[in-house]
Amino acid sequence: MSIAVKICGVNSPEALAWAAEAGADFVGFVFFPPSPRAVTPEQAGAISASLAGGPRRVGLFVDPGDALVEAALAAAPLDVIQLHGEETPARVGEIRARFGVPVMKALGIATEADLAQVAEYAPVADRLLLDAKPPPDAVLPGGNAAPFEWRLARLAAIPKPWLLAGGLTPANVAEAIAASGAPGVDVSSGVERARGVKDRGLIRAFIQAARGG
Ligand SMILES: O=C(O)c1ccccc1NCC(=O)[C@H](O)[C@H](O)COP(=O)(O)O
Repeated sequence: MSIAVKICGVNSPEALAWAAEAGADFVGFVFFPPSPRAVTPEQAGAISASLAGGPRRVGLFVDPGDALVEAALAAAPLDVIQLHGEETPARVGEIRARFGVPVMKALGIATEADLAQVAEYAPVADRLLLDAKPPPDAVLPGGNAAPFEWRLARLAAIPKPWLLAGGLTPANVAEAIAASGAPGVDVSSGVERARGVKDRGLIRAFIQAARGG
């Protein structure tokens, strides 16, 4: 089975083209203004329209109000809504029902106890993303280039499609997949040449390494 790959924080037509040519399954648009990768709904719409087809478009939101999700969906076709904040299971279910778009819920993992979230969110989400829990003083709830202990993922029975994230790079992604058993991976910082700036060679190297070279 081919490993699914999501390139997150795509903020230019070039980055979208590089992800597509390298064979990414998903690209993420970050609708969170404090992020160095943030895009507006209009920018995401223009980037998305620069390439017909290609990777599925994921809109990443952090505790969004309905108006932001509505504006993003009006400007850019989104195949998946990623929720990366402190949304409750009820709110995840509400967003899924209201917008009729599959939802991926990000779960912050630092210890085995954090895996309890899998059972809470699996019934209301279409996909899960196991990401490193951000440090308490972090400005961003994700995209921090920080890994968690990958083997922890094997301790949870995850009944939905899921991606592993957090500090992945071309150099460590194969080991991360082997340790965690992940069927897919998500990366942002590890394919950037500077914070918020994607790199064509790193995207290609990451996807090759994830899929066994
Ligand atoms: O990437 C961001 O700037 C971001 C901001 C706010 C919430 C989530 C964010 N990224 C989430 C992702 O999907 C990242 O790919 C994931 O956290 C891994 O990031 P990294 O460790 O930088 O590869």
